[in-house]
Amino acid sequence: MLNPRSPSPATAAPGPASAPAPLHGLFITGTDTGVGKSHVTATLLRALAAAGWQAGGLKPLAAGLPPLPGGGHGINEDVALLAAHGQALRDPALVGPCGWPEPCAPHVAARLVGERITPQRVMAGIGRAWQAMAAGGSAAPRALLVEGVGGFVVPLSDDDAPAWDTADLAAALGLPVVLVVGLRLGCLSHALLTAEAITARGLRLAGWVANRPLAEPMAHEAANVATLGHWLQRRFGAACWGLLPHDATPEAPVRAAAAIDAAALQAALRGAVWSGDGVPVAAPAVDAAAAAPAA
Ligand SMILES: Nc1ncnc2c1ncn2[C@@H]1O[C@H](COP(=O)(O)OP(=O)(O)OP(=O)(O)O)[C@@H](O)[C@H]1O
Ligand SMILES: C[C@H](N)[C@H](N)CCCCCC(=O)O
Ligand SMILES: [Mg+2]
Repeated sequence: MLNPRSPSPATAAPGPASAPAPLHGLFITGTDTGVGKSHVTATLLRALAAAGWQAGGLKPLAAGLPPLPGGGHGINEDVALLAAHGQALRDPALVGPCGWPEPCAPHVAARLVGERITPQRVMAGIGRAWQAMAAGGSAAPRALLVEGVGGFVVPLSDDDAPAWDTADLAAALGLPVVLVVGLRLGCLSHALLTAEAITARGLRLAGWVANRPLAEPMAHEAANVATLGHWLQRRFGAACWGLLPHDATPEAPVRAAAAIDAAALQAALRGAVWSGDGVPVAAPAVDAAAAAPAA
């Protein structure tokens, strides 16, 4: 059983100067892997910093660790990106608590090194990041942006010990969801299917961001974005928070932050207070009891 931590419906305005501000959160998903969830999350972190928030990024599950020349593995690139752009959470061990070397489906990557992905282990990692963010004494509003892995429903096991997926993880956190739409042919159906799945898990689609991961814009981009805007608003009440240009430079998230509707982003966060109920206090970094027997 995961630790449910539903956001309370509190108003969540920044508190008085003497009181630590509450922690707010959003879950970032995408229409697929490689559509720009990390790029957009980094951009949202920059947009929040520009608006006076203390913001950090979290990648609870990371598949793909670069091999180091001398042996061992380095930091996952999503984790490095979120740590670089999230001013309030810089330690890669907190930003990316669970990682596996192979860049593939996470439960496969875990199994390749004799591990299982258990809810206890993942929630413990999230709990450590939550505590690090919540412990800050600043009265500035604080936000933790949680990046999913792949699309919205990625299996985290392939048996019943336990049977769970990334949508279960999002549901357990109970945070409003932001959908990153990678602008390429096929994104209309992928976006609407994802929005349906988010709603089916009892979560709210807070907003969506159109992103151009490809150097060449998709054909009829404006018509596609307008169509998505219409359907996502009409069926899910979700507005587009911006269209991010293709920009492969390291400063892209800083530059692109201006393209984000900061008012909509902040409004979504203010309604998403992430209470500490159920956050594990001193959980192990590795759930050894759940490690799969070596094959
Ligand atoms: N707007 C953009 N301009 C230029 N490059 C981009 C843009 N968005 C994404 N990319 C690039 O596309 C690739 C995939 O983006 P990103 O890693 O953010 O995807 P993702 O959805 O987070 O993938 P994953 O499922 O692996 O987490 C990366 O190399 C990234 O730098
Ligand atoms: C390795 C890659 N970049 C992602 N981190 C993992 C994507 C998993 C996708 C699983 C799937 O839906 O097939
Ligand atoms: Mg990513």
